[in-house]
Amino acid sequence: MTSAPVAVEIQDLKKSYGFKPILRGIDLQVRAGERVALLGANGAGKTTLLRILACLAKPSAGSVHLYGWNCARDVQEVRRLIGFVGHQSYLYEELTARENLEFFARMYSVPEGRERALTWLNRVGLEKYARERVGTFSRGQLQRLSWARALLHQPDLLLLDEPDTGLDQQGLVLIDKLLDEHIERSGSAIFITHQLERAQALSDRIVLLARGRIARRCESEETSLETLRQVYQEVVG
Ligand SMILES: Nc1ncnc2c1ncn2[C@@H]1O[C@H](COP(=O)(O)OP(=O)(O)OP(=O)(O)O)[C@@H](O)[C@H]1O
Repeated sequence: MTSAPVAVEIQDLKKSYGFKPILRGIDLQVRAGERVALLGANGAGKTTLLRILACLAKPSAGSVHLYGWNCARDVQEVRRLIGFVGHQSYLYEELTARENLEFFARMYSVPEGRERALTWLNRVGLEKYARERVGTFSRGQLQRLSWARALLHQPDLLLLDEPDTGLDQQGLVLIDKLLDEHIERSGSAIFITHQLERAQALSDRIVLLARGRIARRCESEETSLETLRQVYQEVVG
C-alpha cells in the first residue's frame, strides 16, 4: 500500500465562509487503492472538505493535489479524475435516465458512450426506467443513477458524501460491490458516513473531523467497532 502512488495530498487546508472558519488546517494523504471514511458531527466540515476536493468550492488557504494536479488551478484535469456522489444528484430532471448518462458520457468523452450508458443503467438496476424522466425518480432511484453518473468515466478517485442515502438493502449491497470493484482497479475513495459500522467495514482508514480539524485517525483493521464508538464519543461528545 505504501508504495502506491499518492492520489490525494491535502496540506494545511483552510476554508472560511466570511469570517467563519470551517476548515482550520487539514493535512491528509490518500494513496491509490485506499478507502478513507470521514466521520464527524453535523457541521464538522466533512462536506466542505469533499466539495473542495471535487472542485466545487475553493480553499481559502493551503493546497489540495489529486494525482499531482492542483485542485484550485487544474480544474478540468481534476474533474476527469473524480466521481462525485453528493447531496445533490447533479442530474437533469427533464431528461430521461438514459439521456442523462449519455450526456455525461459525451461530457467526459467516454468511448462508445451510448453503450456505456446502457451498461451502467443495467449495473445500477435501472434498465426498466431508462426512458423515464429523472424528475419522476424516487430518492433511491436518483441515488442509483448518481452512482452510475459518478462511475461512467472510470474515475480514479471516488468522493462519496453519504452515498447510501435512500438505498434499499439490494442497493446497499450493490454500492458496496461497486466500491470494491473501484478499489480493485486501484481507484481510491473518500466517503462520508454517519454509520460507524459501515465506516469500519468499508474503509482502510477512518478520519474523524471535529470543528474543522482532524481530531483522530484510526486504521480500520486495528480498530474494533467498540473502540471506534468510544473514540467517536470522545471526539464528538
Ligand atoms: N456556502 C456556505 N456558506 C456559509 N456557510 C457554509 C456554507 N457551506 C457550509 N457552511 C457551514 O460550514 C459548516 C460545515 O458544514 P458542512 O456541510 O461541511 O458540515 P458536515 O460535517 O458535512 O455536516 P453534516 O454531517 O451535517 O452533513 C456548517 O456550519 C455550515 O453552515
